[in-house]
Amino acid sequence: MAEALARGFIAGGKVQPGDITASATSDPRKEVFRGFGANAADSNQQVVDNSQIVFVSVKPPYVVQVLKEVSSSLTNEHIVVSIAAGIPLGQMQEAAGKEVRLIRVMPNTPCLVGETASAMCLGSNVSEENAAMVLELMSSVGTCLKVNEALFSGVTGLSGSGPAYVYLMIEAMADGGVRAGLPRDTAQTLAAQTVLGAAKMVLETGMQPGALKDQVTSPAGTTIAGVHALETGAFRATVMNAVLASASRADELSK
Ligand SMILES: NC(=O)C1=CN([C@@H]2O[C@H](COP(=O)(O)OP(=O)(O)OC[C@H]3O[C@@H](n4cnc5c(N)ncnc54)[C@H](OP(=O)(O)O)[C@@H]3O)[C@@H](O)[C@H]2O)C=CC1
Ligand SMILES: O=C(O)[C@@H]1CCC=N1
Repeated sequence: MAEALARGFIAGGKVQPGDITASATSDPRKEVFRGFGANAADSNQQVVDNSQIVFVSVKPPYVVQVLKEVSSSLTNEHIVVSIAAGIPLGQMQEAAGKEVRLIRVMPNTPCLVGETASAMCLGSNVSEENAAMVLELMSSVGTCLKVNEALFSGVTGLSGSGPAYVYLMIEAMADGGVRAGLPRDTAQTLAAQTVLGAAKMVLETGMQPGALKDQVTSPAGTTIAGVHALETGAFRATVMNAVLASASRADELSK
């Protein structure tokens, strides 16, 4: 995720590769960052020393440990942005052991192509200027909405994990196309472009998805036959359950 963000920020024109310093536990991972012109640090300490905005992008169980490790080097000039699922601002503040400017962001991997759906919430020490800076950065790689922290597990279940659900959908649609005789590459292109086009229709027309669905669905036509097959498999309930299962898992991670 850190790599996707860094590459996205560079492609979005907000930062130069050399502005970024990254750490990791393994040399191959550091090499990935060096590969696109970012700096690789020997320690997390060095990341903090080199940066104004520090993205904590480790797995949730390591967030507290990493914050404790760098706490003594964090100053009032730093903005610490955690992208970890499930770890609340309060837990991070406690780990830092002092007042730190903390922001939680839940991005998703399409930031790599400038199309992230992300959300952010602010810690109590964050100024409007700090928030604007991070919002500008996140907006350079897609959409970023400010939400209350209480909604963060829901955001994680929906847009944080959501690309995986959509990839399953694209894969399944393409498989259906292949089953119907289309070549794999044709099926995959048509499936992905259909998802992209439908998403743009929702965002750009502002219409309800149900109304847009009705536009495609002729009486006794082909689409309603497909929609009926999806509903026979409890499609919408299954997708809703996926969002809720991921949100519950995010809640569990905070304990
Ligand atoms: N993947 C996703 O789609 C999303 C992930 N997130 C959040 O992003 C965070 C990272 O997830 P993800 O990128 O998938 O996980 P990865 O395991 O791919 O990345 C975690 C990175 O942290 C590094 N790391 C581990 N321990 C330390 C440490 N002590 N100090 C410095 N670096 C360390 C690892 O280095 P090395 O590889 O060398 O071991 C690795 O590069 C998680 O908290 C997750 O909840 C949020 C939204 C979406
Ligand atoms: O699967 C995960 O835990 C991370 C958080 C959101 C997306 N990926």
